[in-house]
Amino acid sequence: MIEVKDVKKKFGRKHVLKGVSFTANKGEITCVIGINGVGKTTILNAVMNLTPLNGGQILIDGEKINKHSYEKITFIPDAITMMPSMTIREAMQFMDDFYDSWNQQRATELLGFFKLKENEKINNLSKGNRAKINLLLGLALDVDYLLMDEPFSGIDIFSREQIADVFTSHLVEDRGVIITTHEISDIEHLIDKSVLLDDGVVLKEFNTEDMREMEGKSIVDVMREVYQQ
Ligand SMILES: Nc1ncnc2c1ncn2[C@@H]1O[C@H](COP(=O)(O)OP(=O)(O)OP(=O)(O)O)[C@@H](O)[C@H]1O
Repeated sequence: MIEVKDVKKKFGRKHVLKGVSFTANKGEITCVIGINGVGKTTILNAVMNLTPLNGGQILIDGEKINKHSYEKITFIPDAITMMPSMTIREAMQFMDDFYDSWNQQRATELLGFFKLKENEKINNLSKGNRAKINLLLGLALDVDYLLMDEPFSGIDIFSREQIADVFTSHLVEDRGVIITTHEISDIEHLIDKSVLLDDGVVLKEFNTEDMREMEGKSIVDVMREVYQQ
């Protein structure tokens, strides 16, 4: 489990995170939801220990993040900034050389699933196909937790559906996934847990299915209630 506990982060005088707490479990997709600039990427950076905190702590399976944590967790940033000048094959080779946890079989499976060719240069791919490569490079690592920043942003409906299919397939299985979004409607069915963020705090954290079953509300219904107060 990833535990985000009372995390505070300032940039200069700006308090971006004012005490954010939530948990993300293995085997679930947790979605951090909020408008542009609310601090979603900052939270993912904090989980990865890529930005110093001004308070609070983050635990991964009960331990403070340390150099061994990177064997358990991967961050897939938004729009491909990784390895643009490489071909897909070179990028996969790079990952294989760099990470012990690289799973070539899964990478090949994903490549086939997305109908992409190894000799294509990442720079020349469309935005949607770059997003798929991002996903491939992350999912082919045998890690327990995967963080993805806006994996569906700017992606056409067909690519979205393909990416969504991967999330619900054996390729994700029992991993813990945290994704961020400011636009939930098309991906609502994928989300196990929602974390609604506003003005530096979590306004509400809930299990999506429980909410649907017990209160008859979708994530969008809850967002309307919470954000319009
Ligand atoms: N390195 C930095 N230096 C100064 N301010 C920063 C830095 N990184 C982020 N910020 C500010 O922190 C706030 C939160 O940024 P963040 O990127 O986490 O938001 P976000 O919710 O991911 O936004 P978006 O949906 O647009 O991706 C923004 O106001 C941003 O300008």
